[in-house]
Amino acid sequence: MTTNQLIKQIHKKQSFLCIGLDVDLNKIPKYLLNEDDPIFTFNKAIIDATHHFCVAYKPNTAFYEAYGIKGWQALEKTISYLNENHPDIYTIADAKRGDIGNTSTMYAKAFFEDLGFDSVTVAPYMGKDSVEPFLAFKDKHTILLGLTSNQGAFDFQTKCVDGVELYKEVLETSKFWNNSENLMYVVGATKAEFLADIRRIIPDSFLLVPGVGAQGGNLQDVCKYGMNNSVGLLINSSRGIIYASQDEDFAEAAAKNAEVLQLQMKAILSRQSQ
Ligand SMILES: O=c1ccn([C@@H]2O[C@H](COP(=O)(O)O)[C@@H](O)[C@H]2O)c(=O)[nH]1
Repeated sequence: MTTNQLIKQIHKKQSFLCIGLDVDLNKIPKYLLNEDDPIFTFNKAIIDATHHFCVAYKPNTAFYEAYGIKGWQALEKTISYLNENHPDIYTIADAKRGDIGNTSTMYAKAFFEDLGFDSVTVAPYMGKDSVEPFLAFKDKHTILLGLTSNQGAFDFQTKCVDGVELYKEVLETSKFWNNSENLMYVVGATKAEFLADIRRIIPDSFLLVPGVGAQGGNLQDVCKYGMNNSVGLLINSSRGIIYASQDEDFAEAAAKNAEVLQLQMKAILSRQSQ
């Protein structure tokens, strides 16, 4: 999906919500464990109940890799289900990859060509030649870790190197890489106070913002400082939506929590357009 198509969907659905499909078999309703493929059954029910309220889904691949071949098959079935039934939904493989060039090309092929995701998250610290192989794919996005939502972001990302915070150096430098129009950036919702500075460096880029919900990030603060003229935000919530209930009503409960966020987004969008 192109950036313009994503922006169109945001306005059509009045939502910039991304739902994280981080499936933990210890947290899904127990009766689903009797199914052939409990992960896919859970995801399908969540997608069927919530797709009206969001524009994107983000499976974090760790939650699939942890279950070996069965987990990977469930990931494949989930992305195929989305691509076949909801081609208007944007998909993110949260895999945080990146390696020497030829290896990055293989990662990019795996997520863009074999699985058919619209985007993949990539760590920037191996530099330009580790990221450009992802950027070479037309109409696919590479979502570079900018300033992450966790406490450990302060260990390195905010440290100064030659007088510039490392995360700012990542944002600034990556703008000049080949095909940088295919870049988006991860910025944690828990780091809303950094967003004004971030927007000065990358005013037009889309930001994937995890950390609303379970991690305590605030939607209003993120929008106040992070929104641009094209909205420019995909706000992710995973546990706060998919584990709203661990009973038989899990999908309806997830839909309710997704709708709460979507209605807040709709109100923010209508204020923005006034
Ligand atoms: O800085 C980051 C980068 C990625 N994530 C991922 O987003 C989701 C957040 O899940 P919640 O349950 O809504 O907290 C998860 O997959 C993380 O690995 C992040 O949180 N922060």
